[in-house]
Amino acid sequence: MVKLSPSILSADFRKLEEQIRRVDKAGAEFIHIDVMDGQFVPNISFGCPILKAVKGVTDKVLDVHLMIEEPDRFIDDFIAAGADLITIHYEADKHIDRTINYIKSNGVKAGIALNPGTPVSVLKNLINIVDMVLIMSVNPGFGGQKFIPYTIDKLSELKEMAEERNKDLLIQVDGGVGIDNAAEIIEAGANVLVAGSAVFKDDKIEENIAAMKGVF
Ligand SMILES: O=C(CO)[C@H](O)[C@H](O)COP(=O)(O)O
Ligand SMILES: [Fe+2]
Repeated sequence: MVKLSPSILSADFRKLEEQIRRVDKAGAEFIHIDVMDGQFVPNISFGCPILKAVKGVTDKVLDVHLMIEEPDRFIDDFIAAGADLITIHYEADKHIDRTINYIKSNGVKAGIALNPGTPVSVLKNLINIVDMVLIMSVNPGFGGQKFIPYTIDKLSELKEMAEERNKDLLIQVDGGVGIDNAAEIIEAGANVLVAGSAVFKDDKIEENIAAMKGVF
């Protein structure tokens, strides 16, 4: 079954609680939390205090996408704040095996994210130790960017690798996802779709989620 993970990066922060409740009620399975440090990506978003606040209003899976350098420094903090699934970037951690195992040893699900330019082949020895792989379909740092078409091939390649080595793998895609390309993305292999602007657009959260789920 395909899951939807609305990214609160595109939410209206003046009414974050209301918008989280609406996303929850409209049937999103995960809530995607984009953490940016101004180092790994050229933007700063938010951190643990927002995660804690979101945890207080929903029981949905809190899907934390860490776009930060040396994420191992902050794993304890994000676990304490309520993360259910923590995804770190392959490009940001010299000791990714250690950090992934550390996350899992705390009973939290772990994922690896790949920037568009990082090949799927780097996962050869990691795919069977993670719960999720996130294929970035834009260069990370900002919401509202255009989907990069060649990342479709990366999804197919990852799906093939997962069929051999990790049948339960969650395959997440993030960046520029909307009703126009969701079908093709799912067909290629994704089973968790992140969507920011497509969900929060025009404050029509219910209609936008229904339209997206209509494609699944
Ligand atoms: O990780 C991200 C950006 O780095 C966001 O999750 C992503 O861009 C979602 O926004 P949109 O659906 O508007 O592209
Ligand atoms: Fe993200």
